[in-house]
Amino acid sequence: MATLVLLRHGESEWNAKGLFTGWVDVGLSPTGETEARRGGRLLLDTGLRPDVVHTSLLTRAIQTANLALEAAGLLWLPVRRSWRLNERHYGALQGKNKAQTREEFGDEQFMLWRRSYDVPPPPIADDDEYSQAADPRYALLPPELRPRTECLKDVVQRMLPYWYDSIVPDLSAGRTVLVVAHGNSLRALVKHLDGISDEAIAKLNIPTGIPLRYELDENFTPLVKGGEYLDPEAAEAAIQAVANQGR
Ligand SMILES: O=C(O)[C@@H](CO)OP(=O)(O)O
Repeated sequence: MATLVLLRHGESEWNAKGLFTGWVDVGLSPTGETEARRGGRLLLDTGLRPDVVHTSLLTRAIQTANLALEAAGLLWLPVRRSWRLNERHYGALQGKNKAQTREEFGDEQFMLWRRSYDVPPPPIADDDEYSQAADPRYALLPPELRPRTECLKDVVQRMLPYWYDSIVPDLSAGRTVLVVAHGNSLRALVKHLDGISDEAIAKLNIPTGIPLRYELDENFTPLVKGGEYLDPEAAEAAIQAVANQGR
């Protein structure tokens, strides 16, 4: 049996403003910092002690991991980072207001872009102010791997190699693993773990800053489908808030 803990970063500055974020590297809002510390305290109070941490390359996930680990007295833990855990690249929607986008394009198109499994938003232009074409953290990535937009299916495809090559070996070695990532990269991982269909995943939302614990069997299948949030009541309210964004 292995223990996996998933943590979505705390509220970001752009979550607070209602903007599509994707790969744009915004920091945590003051609320997000508080959420991250609460996430760390929940780990401590539950007696859950990760042995290793994996984060994306984005500041909001890195800050969340640092604040949570500090609150749990675990800043010394080894941490590995990968672009494969990044948020879904939101293409030309990056930097756009969610409510305005919904008004301009209608509910159906808005939900297709936001939650359909295989419809990506239009690609972002390299000279767009919110493009990552010149971002040095991706400079060594082969050009064909650097997205200009992604749907959730694309995220599953680029996230799974990291799951199999980096996270599963840690779990196999008996380590409790903490993954600090993003709404849509974690939806991709949960879809894989729980075997959620392409249709049903549209309804799944992940709240910010609340650890989600999975106990996995020897095939890395969850013993409890959906895992268990360390604060289920807070998670329920926050999940609704994510679902209602743009309304
Ligand atoms: O803007 C984003 O990058 C994501 C996560 O904050 O938003 P959504 O929940 O709409 O996919």
